[in-house]
Amino acid sequence: MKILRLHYPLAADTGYPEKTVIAMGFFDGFHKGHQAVLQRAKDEAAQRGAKLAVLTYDHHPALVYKKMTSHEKRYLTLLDYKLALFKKFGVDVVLLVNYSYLFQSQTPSDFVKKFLSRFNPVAVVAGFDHTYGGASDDNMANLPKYVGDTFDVITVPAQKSNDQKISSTKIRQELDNGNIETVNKLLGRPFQTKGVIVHGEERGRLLGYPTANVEHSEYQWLPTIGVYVVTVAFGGKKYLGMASIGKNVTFSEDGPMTVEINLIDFKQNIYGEVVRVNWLAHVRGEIKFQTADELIEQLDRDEQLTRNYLSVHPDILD
Ligand SMILES: Cc1cc2nc3c(=O)[nH]c(=O)nc-3n(C[C@H](O)[C@H](O)[C@H](O)COP(=O)(O)O)c2cc1C
Ligand SMILES: Nc1ncnc2c1ncn2[C@@H]1O[C@H](COP(=O)(O)OP(=O)(O)O)[C@@H](O)[C@H]1O
Repeated sequence: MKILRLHYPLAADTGYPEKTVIAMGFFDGFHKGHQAVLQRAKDEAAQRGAKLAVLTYDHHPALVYKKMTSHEKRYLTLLDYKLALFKKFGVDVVLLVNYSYLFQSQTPSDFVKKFLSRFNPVAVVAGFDHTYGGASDDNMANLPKYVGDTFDVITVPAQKSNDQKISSTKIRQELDNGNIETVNKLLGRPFQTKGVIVHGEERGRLLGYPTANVEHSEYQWLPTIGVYVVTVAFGGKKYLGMASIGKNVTFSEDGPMTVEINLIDFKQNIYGEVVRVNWLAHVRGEIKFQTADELIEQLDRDEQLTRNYLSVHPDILD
């Protein structure tokens, strides 16, 4: 998969020589709605003997038009994971635009003539509500006016789940509500994050439940505080685990939020490993226990539940 990093206005020699079908969108989450857009583009590309291209952006377009909070600035899928998902899907070329005020401000006519046309589209494909800039007429319904008969404009209707549009916003809300099973249904795969194992307070081993503390990017959207069944992948292997996102309220009044994972039937030093966590099921909220022993009893029950989850879903370690 080729990645073209683009800055607007495009340099004179920027372009792509082969015929393309271009799927357009920010695609944060790469959920089932996004996948429907890419699937349509993939089918069109195959029929027309064209390359499958994706036009996407390096950061949230909203950065350009508002002051975003640090909560809003996070992503469901960080860029390197999103690119890996595109590659797995069979994308040939990614048009990765540095989303800037100048890009956002281009007229629809310039978007067609000075941008899209450089990449040889035979068709562009996007969701029904896609907009690429800030103008009021920069939507899919208006695009054919500016395209004429140079290429086709294909709009994919809303993909729904329980009569509701599948959207990145909906998935963020479900993560904030602890509904990881719903999230995974809307994604069509487990919600995945990546981090490095760092040192914690070295308390876990005293409880009989050592925990690998996963440090994530500050830009990663995480599930809400609570306990989850997870799998953790590193070094070409996958392990079963129980994860706690929280402030360790049993031991501290106002500690930092950490992601800690006890790996089941595992005993190795894994500080410094870069791991991928698949978030599979919500077990419970975080509890402030009166004693460490009560926490340990709860951890015993969490472990049992986690083992049961694996016996019902043996394919999670594939
Ligand atoms: C599955 C799991 C569930 C947990 N649940 C709670 C909890 O309900 N309340 C709490 O205060 N800490 C909870 N913890 C966090 C422990 O307090 C924490 O792992 C321990 O303090 C070790 O921290 P350390 O890695 O910094 O040594 C949980 C940890 C795990 C792995
Ligand atoms: N079953 C296990 N699950 C997670 N980490 C384990 C396990 N067994 C050993 N470890 C190791 O022990 C460390 C966690 O021990 P812990 O006492 O919780 O210390 P820390 O507070 O530094 O995380 C992990 O980072 C890992 O290197």
